[in-house]
Amino acid sequence: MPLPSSPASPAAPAVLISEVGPRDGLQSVAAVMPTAAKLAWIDALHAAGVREIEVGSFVPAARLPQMADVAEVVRHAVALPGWTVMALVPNLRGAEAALAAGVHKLTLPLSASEAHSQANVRRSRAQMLDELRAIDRLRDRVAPGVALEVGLSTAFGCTLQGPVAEDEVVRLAAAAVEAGADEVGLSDTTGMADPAQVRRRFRQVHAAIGRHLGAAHLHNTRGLGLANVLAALDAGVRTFDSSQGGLGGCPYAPGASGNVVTEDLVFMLEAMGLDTGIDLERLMAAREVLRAGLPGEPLHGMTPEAGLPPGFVYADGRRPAGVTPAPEAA
Ligand SMILES: CC(=O)SCCNC(=O)CCNC(=O)[C@H](O)C(C)(C)COP(=O)(O)OP(=O)(O)OC[C@H]1O[C@@H](n2cnc3c(N)ncnc32)[C@H](O)[C@@H]1OP(=O)(O)O
Ligand SMILES: CC(=O)CC(=O)O
Repeated sequence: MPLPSSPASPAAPAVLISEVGPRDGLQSVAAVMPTAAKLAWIDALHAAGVREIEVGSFVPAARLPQMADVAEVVRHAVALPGWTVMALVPNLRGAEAALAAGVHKLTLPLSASEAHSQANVRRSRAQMLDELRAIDRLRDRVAPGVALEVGLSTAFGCTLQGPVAEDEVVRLAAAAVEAGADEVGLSDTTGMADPAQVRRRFRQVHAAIGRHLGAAHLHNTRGLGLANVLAALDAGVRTFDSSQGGLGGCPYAPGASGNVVTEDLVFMLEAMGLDTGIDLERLMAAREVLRAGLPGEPLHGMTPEAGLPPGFVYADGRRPAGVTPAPEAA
């Protein structure tokens, strides 16, 4: 799909930002955010116009105590209208609990690298495909309206295994669709991707699975997060995972660090004329709610530091309430 030629283009395609902070962000910080603080943050993200959110993961609390309250968090989030609430599940047991809590969408991590699969879920990739088939059968039986996503972790390289072959990524994406995934996204778990690789890999996977192509989940470990977003946009991707304050990182992938910063991503896309539906000033307010819930935790992002530039206009033509129009527009 071509990008719009001007920021004001009325034909600007919608880009879906999938906020993963409450899951990917909170799994990566040592502190356990109190449930009330999580709910306040989620409410603030909803008020900012976020349309898809990953609110947690159904994993053993002994592994990730940050996620021990996930069922309560899901129940709260699904009561808010107009957005898709998703949760990560590593197995059938997690899927059963997530569906019982009322999620709209499940996401299963399937590692492209065998070494990361063993480190992350203590299962082989083949076993995870079996798990996916079992989750798909469960979903069909008890909640056929629930979407099932697979995120292909380490799709651009792995700090445990090293390079990950493109053919292997394409093979696993196709196998995941065959096993029941509605969408397959590609994840740069340890921030090893470059834009040329991102463009090529998404195009290859798109050629193999067509409409099942899902999100780009890009970590900013080497500062290439936004450049990689542009490359993925170029390859036709229209859903991007990102995390408020850039929090994130897999605890079972050495060297993993934060995601693309939602605030910077929304600013970039809106400035390019790509409607995200997100209000940046309310997103900044949500950032303060996050900061209050995680005192002392550094939050990343350039746009929150610099503020919106004079004359900034959203893709849909709105002006931010607190921004002075540029001289020529005044
Ligand atoms: C790239 C990323 O960022 S992905 C997200 C980050 N990574 C993760 O969240 C890691 C997820 N991994 C895991 O949770 C684990 O590796 C598992 C559950 C998938 C597998 O671990 P194993 O130890 O092999 O699990 P196993 O099936 O043997 O069960 C161990 C215990 O956990 C319990 N358990 C298993 N799955 C779950 C679950 N989804 N939720 C709660 N408890 C569970 C079992 O009942 C068992 O409990 P018991 O000891 O009281 O009998
Ligand atoms: C599940 C994820 O968090 C995706 C990844 O970074 O591999």
